[in-house]
Amino acid sequence: MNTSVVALKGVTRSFGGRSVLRGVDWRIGRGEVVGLLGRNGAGKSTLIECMLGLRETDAGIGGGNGENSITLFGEPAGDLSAAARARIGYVPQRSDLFEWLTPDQLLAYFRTLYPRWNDYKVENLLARWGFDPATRGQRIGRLSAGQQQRLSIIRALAPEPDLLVLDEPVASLDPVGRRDFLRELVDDVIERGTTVLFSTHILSDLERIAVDVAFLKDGRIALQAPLDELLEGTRRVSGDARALATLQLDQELGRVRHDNGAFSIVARLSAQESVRLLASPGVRLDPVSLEDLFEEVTR
Ligand SMILES: Nc1ncnc2c1ncn2[C@@H]1O[C@H](COP(=O)(O)OP(=O)(O)OP(=O)(O)O)[C@@H](O)[C@H]1O
Repeated sequence: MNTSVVALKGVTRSFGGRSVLRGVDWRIGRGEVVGLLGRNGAGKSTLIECMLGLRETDAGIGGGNGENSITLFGEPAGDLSAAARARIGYVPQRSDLFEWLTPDQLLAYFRTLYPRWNDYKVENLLARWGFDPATRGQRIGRLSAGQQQRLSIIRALAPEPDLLVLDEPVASLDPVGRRDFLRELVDDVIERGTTVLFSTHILSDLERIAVDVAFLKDGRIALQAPLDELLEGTRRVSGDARALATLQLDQELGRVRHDNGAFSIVARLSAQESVRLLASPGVRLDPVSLEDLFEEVTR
């Protein structure tokens, strides 16, 4: 059975009368790796922070009860046990490291707070990610944004969390750093069955790892599916304008009217629909990229 590590029901959050989350229903199962996508300001950070009980929802910390609820490992997010808390690793969008400490001091401090701490992993990552003795002894406030982000990731991975939540973890990383990070993430998932949720704007990274993608749009999870399945089953349908104008597809994701009056429709197609469309004169089916999908779903 695939038990939910994260479960949200009817989660809402407004700022000054403006609704950002509008009743988010969402489940993330054990061992799933989910990339959370959405345009700037869609509410990804708000959703992540509400989910972790770090920010109030309209119903309070942890989403309230009954109709509006958030649970992590089956416990209410607003009232998590210390044991459940220790199972969660979080890398926020903005560095929350104590800037006056050195990396070594910071890691030594956090080591005391967790029941589990993988020293081998920490040393290995520090060495691989460019933390030489001088860098390890320097004040964190003086490190570059990318070095701070790497340290934040190492700190989150060290206690071997069962749920890892990362808010744009690679935004400040160079391409090599991003690749190393993704490799580490994949290894962790394979070795330990870690459940991972991360938000990102770098779509090419998602295409390199087997993930589910979830799109946040208009305050709800508009679509979630395994990325390969989504790309495999989605097509841009174009061609004869009259034929397409009246075309009804079960899972239309977006429809664009071009300057010349022609249409193109992006839709998830069943096998029967594909066969039917391919047999229609003047209709073309083309594959779409994740970028196309992002544009259509979040339009
Ligand atoms: N404390 C706050 N007060 C008022 N509005 C806020 C506050 N925090 C967030 N918002 C608003 O909520 C919306 C969602 O913000 P959020 O940071 O969650 O988006 P995001 O999807 O993470 O964006 P990005 O991709 O740019 O990081 C934005 O319009 C933002 O201005």
